[in-house]
Amino acid sequence: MRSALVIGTGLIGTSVALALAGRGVRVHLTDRDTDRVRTAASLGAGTDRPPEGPVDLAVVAVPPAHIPAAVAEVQRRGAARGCIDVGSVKGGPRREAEALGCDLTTYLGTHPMAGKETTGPLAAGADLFEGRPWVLTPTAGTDTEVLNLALELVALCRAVPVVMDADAHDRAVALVSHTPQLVSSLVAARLETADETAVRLCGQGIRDVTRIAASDPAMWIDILSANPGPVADVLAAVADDLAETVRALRALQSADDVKRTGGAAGIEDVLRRGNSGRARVPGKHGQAPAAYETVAVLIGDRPGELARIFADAGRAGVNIEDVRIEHATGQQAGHVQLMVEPDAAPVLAAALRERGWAIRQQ
Ligand SMILES: NC(=O)c1ccc[n+]([C@@H]2O[C@H](COP(=O)([O-])OP(=O)(O)OC[C@H]3O[C@@H](n4cnc5c(N)ncnc54)[C@H](O)[C@@H]3O)[C@@H](O)[C@H]2O)c1
Ligand SMILES: O=C(O)C(=O)C[C@]1(C(=O)O)C=C[C@@H](O)C=C1
Repeated sequence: MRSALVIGTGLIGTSVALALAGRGVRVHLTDRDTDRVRTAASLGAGTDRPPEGPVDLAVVAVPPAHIPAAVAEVQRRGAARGCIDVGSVKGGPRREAEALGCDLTTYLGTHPMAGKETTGPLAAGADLFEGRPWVLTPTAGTDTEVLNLALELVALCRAVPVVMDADAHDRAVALVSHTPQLVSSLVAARLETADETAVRLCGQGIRDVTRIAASDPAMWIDILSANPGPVADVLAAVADDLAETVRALRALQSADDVKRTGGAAGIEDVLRRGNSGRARVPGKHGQAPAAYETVAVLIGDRPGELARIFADAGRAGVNIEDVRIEHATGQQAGHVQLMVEPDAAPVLAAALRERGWAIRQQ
């Protein structure tokens, strides 16, 4: 691919553009908000000048409700040989594009399974998609050249292509993305009016569960409006489990031994099912989840601390597989949790202790 046109220079569009521009593709940028185009261009994502002729591939990276019209506009102007979108929902936008008279042979719906809770070009990064699944939804009628261009784009973004039917994709993301977003928001919403004394105790558990509750409501209203049925089906099943869990907890409050035993069994059931579900979540780069060991190190809240600890781990010859930071409430310090292969954990802990780091016993 020699040239591309990215329409919508927010988080996803700018990340795609950065990856393509970094690998030698000439990228043209456009957005209805010209400030965002200027920001993306200044980050090195491409040029704000329009292409002189048709580009190889147009990438529509606007909210789902605007995708069909944007695809129709690309085709009406003859702006590209092929056109893909990167929206989080695939069935509805495709049907709307068809209703608008779009040529479905040169348009292909796609979805990178990577993102962030923050939007806009400043949150973008060329490495956002590395090792992540990127869904493509071709049909028998999809032009082979356009499918190949889309596959090339996925490869340039170092993502992993996954071919799926559009409606099957929408049911899958209802389960693995859209319902988790709502459940995260529902848990975080309990904090809205909670007492400050409770909120001060927030630890890593609630931070993990509520990270995506910081997402942009406007974007998510758009996504959920395009996939309401499948999400409602999954959430209804969650609601059934919640009702059972509440019943089990009430039974645990009972003075009756038999009821308490039943309550404990109900809670154990949900926790064990959670363990099995969690064990199925793929690990880094889509591999099976790895059993890493954590080395927790106390760091000061000062510039350069993380760089120093990573450099010391590198000197010890240890590869850090994953990392998390746990901030200590009200203190200028926190714990950085370095996840490493089990064999490497004692080596890393010893090397870091030797260099003066305080290691927390797990
Ligand atoms: N945020 C994520 O985690 C994520 C992940 C994968 C896919 N997606 C999908 O990617 C798309 C973009 O999401 P984002 O997170 O980059 O959002 P964003 O808000 O960061 O960017 C969207 C951009 O589109 C522009 N825009 C809106 N309507 C337009 C139009 N009609 N013409 C031109 N520009 C227009 C906006 O000005 C904005 O700059 C959405 O379809 C979303 O469903 C998002
Ligand atoms: O990790 C995040 O913050 C995301 O929001 C990413 C996420 C997801 O649910 O996995 C969100 C929506 C997108 O359509 C794709 C990716």
